[in-house]
Amino acid sequence: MDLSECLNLADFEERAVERMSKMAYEYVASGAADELTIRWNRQAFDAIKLNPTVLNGIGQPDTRLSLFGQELSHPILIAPTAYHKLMHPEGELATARGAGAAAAVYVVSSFTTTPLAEITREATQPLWFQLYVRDDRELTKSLIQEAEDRGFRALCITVDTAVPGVRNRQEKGGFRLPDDVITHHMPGPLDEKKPLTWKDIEWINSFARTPVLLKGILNASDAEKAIQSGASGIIVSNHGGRNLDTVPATIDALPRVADQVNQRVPVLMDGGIRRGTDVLKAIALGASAVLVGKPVCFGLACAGAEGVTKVVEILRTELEIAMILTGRATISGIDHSVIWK
Ligand SMILES: Cc1cc2nc3c(=O)[nH]c(=O)nc-3n(C[C@H](O)[C@H](O)[C@H](O)COP(=O)(O)O)c2cc1C
Ligand SMILES: CCCCC(=O)C(=O)O
Repeated sequence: MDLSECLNLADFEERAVERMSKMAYEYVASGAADELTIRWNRQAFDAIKLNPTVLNGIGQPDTRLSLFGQELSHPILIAPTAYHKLMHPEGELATARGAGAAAAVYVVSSFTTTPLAEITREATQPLWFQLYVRDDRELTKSLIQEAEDRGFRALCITVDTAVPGVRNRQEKGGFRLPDDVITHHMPGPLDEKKPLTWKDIEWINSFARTPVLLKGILNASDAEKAIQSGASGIIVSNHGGRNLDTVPATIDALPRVADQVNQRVPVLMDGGIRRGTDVLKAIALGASAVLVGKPVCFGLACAGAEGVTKVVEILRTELEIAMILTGRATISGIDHSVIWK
């Protein structure tokens, strides 16, 4: 399709609806239960106002940052999302190519429908791996080791999905994986009998060779436990509103977590990032970087790798404009004072 029609992230969703099967669209777009949290993720960003700075002399802002010793060109990461072959026939290979062209870290889902070996061959930017811990802990351990051996540079353990949420809309959409869409590294859907606990996090930390982040933390007390159990980083996330409905917007939870963590480890966030100003707000409120989920899926559905690239590039350009207009030359210069109080 003609990508010049897509000027912002909402344009991608509008066009993706027409290109995806109803089943796939409903899977991506839906949230848990009454979808209150998914709505709040957006409303909370919209309610935050920015404080501009005029005549500040900033021409081209510098979006680079260093995270876990990795040099990134910008703070916009691709969130782990499952089943990319539902969205585009080239699946995760297109996502990896698109991420490469946009200089973005791509966090590959455990539910990838392309083997890790093929994704690493296609990637030109760092890859991170998202882990679902399965009842079979030995399989889990060998999956972590495979990802490390293949050069994945960080491990994001998803901790907010002890059970998948009440996904009424997904079910009504008739969610079902076609027979030729295979999750090579996961033995079937999640239905774990042996719940993940803090002990498992300590166990993984005892042998992991890359930084371990916990994805799906929303409050200060869990953030403290994460640090105590050896996590190298925290991702404030409510799973894009897909798991427990009526938990708060992530941008509302972020400052409390950041306060508790007090710079001991990097805090990242995802949920509702749709504009460069959202990226700026998240960084101002304590995030080192952000991840983007649904818009990347829609970009992929619209135009494969090029769609993924354009989604990230739009956000990056919007972030640069927001930095200029708020007078921030660097990412580390984005502090609380960009928020209108
Ligand atoms: C279609 C879809 C699939 C997802 N699959 C996973 C997954 O496999 N593992 C995971 O940790 N999170 C998964 N997530 C959650 C995302 O990583 C992320 O937390 C969320 O999408 C961020 O919110 P946003 O979509 O508003 O950007 C998924 C989200 C979507 C929309
Ligand atoms: C329930 C796990 C499937 C992938 C996922 O995390 C999601 O659809 O949100």
